[in-house]
Amino acid sequence: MVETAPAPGPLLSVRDVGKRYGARIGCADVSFDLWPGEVLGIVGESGSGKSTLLGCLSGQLVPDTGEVVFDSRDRGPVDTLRMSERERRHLGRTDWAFVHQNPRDGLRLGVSAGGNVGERLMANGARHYGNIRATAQDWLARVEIDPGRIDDRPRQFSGGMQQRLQIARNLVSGPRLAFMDEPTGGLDVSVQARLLDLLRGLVRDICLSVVLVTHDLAVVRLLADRLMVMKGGHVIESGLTDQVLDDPQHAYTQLLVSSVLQV
Ligand SMILES: Nc1ncnc2c1ncn2[C@@H]1O[C@H](COP(=O)(O)OP(=O)(O)OP(=O)(O)O)[C@@H](O)[C@H]1O
Repeated sequence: MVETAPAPGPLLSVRDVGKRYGARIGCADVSFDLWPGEVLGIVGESGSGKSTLLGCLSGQLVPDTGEVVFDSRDRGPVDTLRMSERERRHLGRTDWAFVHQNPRDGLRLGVSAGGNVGERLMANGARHYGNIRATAQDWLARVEIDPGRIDDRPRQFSGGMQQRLQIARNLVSGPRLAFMDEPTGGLDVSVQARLLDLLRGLVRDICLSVVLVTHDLAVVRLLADRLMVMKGGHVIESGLTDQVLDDPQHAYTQLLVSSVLQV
């Protein structure tokens, strides 16, 4: 008899996640599976619950209800809401990455570019200075920063360069899942386009899964395989990105799409 390997399960499995702020709904009844290498976009107007959901998924907020199971490299599926702070920190520097909208929230401003990238390698046990520096240089080049600027501080970089440095710092250790909160927000349009192209290439190269929050439909069109549309804390429509954007079913999604087309 030929033995076949078990089919891989979802990387992230989210069931009935909900969070309230007093009487106000942050997000409610959110369920989805995220598969290895898949990019899931979460869109919706301001206050629709995107950041609350991202916080609940990434361990920055504690949801009131639900379950978030992540298929970790070390231990297989783990319930991330019930793990210890220490275990969550370990995930945060190995399997997970978080790209903030403002690169200053995700970088150490007092440390050189090379230090910012190398730090995550050292947190994972790398000790050989020459190797760490060579890997940092390689990653600076991958995010289109001149490796000759390895000793510059983030403050000496432009906003777009800082964002690319934050991406290098996050991806250097080969995470499997990245949470991204408006990664191109706050940048001007031509810088955004280049960053999106770069991100798309990197995500494919390292088979990264991404949960991407944005209010920008052009960003999800380019990056996301699948889309969830949120309103009032609830997911009101989901599906393949092109399907949802080209043939929106919910009146709110239709409005969202048509308001962009009119711009
Ligand atoms: N710390 C908080 N305390 C009280 N209410 C909050 C808090 N954070 C969010 N909310 C409320 O929860 C709801 C969802 O907010 P959330 O920030 O998740 O939306 P969002 O879609 O990320 O918005 P934006 O695009 O403006 O960041 C809103 O009604 C908001 O007022």
